Amino acid sequence: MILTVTLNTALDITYRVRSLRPHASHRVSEVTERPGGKGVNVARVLAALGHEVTVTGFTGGATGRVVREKLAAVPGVVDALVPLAGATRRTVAVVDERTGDTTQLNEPGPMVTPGEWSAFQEAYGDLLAAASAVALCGSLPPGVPVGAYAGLVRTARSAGIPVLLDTSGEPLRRGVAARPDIIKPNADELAELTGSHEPLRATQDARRRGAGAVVASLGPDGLLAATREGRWRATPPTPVRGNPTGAGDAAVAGLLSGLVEHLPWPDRLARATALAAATVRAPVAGEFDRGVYEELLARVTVSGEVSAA
Ligand SMILES: O=P(O)(O)OC[C@H]1O[C@](O)(CO)[C@@H](O)[C@H]1O
Repeated sequence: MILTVTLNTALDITYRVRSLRPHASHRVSEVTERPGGKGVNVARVLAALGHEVTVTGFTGGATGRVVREKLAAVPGVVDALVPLAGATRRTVAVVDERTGDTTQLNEPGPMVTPGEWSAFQEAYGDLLAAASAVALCGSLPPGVPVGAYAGLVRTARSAGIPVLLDTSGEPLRRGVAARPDIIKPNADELAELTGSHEPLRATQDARRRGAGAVVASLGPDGLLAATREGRWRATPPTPVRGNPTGAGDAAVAGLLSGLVEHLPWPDRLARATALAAATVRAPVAGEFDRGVYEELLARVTVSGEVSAA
């Protein structure tokens, strides 16, 4: 199975409003609640692609119970979440129906005690024994050490399991130094990591810092990848409009599924780009329509070069 780790799970709430304006009171026309946090979204897409997937991380309190109930209703996803005394956070995405723009509000998450962190690390070690690949996704909740992902990357690597890291800031910087197989930063996260706002240079710099492969998500411009085997750019067929929430997570699912299926890099990148674009197109954040995905996949362009080395 593929293992996804979400230390800061969330109940993702999406509000639709006619027009979002600061200082104004709004009537919400529609509310959607889904189990979330980046690794949970990755797992949902992997399961939809037909992969066996297990989710771990922390959940607790009343919101945690809702997350687990909703997760139990997702076919193909096994719940191996570790209980927490604190309550799982909520994230709120407000969609402006007039412009289609989304405003995201992410709570920091509950405090994790040293005992809970040790319990998680033990569970993670056990789960790795049955994993073909692992994704470490999202922010760290308070109390979890900033070097947590670096430690989890090292544990996976010593178990011989390929590991993808998708986080930001200092946890990403330290995690990269532990040499994950793949990282998937967005343009801002990559610039923060490397100090360079030039994506081509920044992806190469991030590889020098320790990442085996760097796949940068560039929003509507698709993906830019620097790997041991070569460098590629994958572009969706037409500028895709819609709600980008969860698009990066869909791209991670595409990369991971391609990795365990031993697809060549251009095919992995095409799949990841089409999944991300299909997610943006879907009316509900983080979901995608299979037909739209397949139609986009046939029209994604991947250009690049294979390294001589
Ligand atoms: O852990 P964070 O970086 O705060 O990201 C979590 C959030 O991002 C999303 O996964 C979208 O990528 C939401 O589902 C929401 O839970």
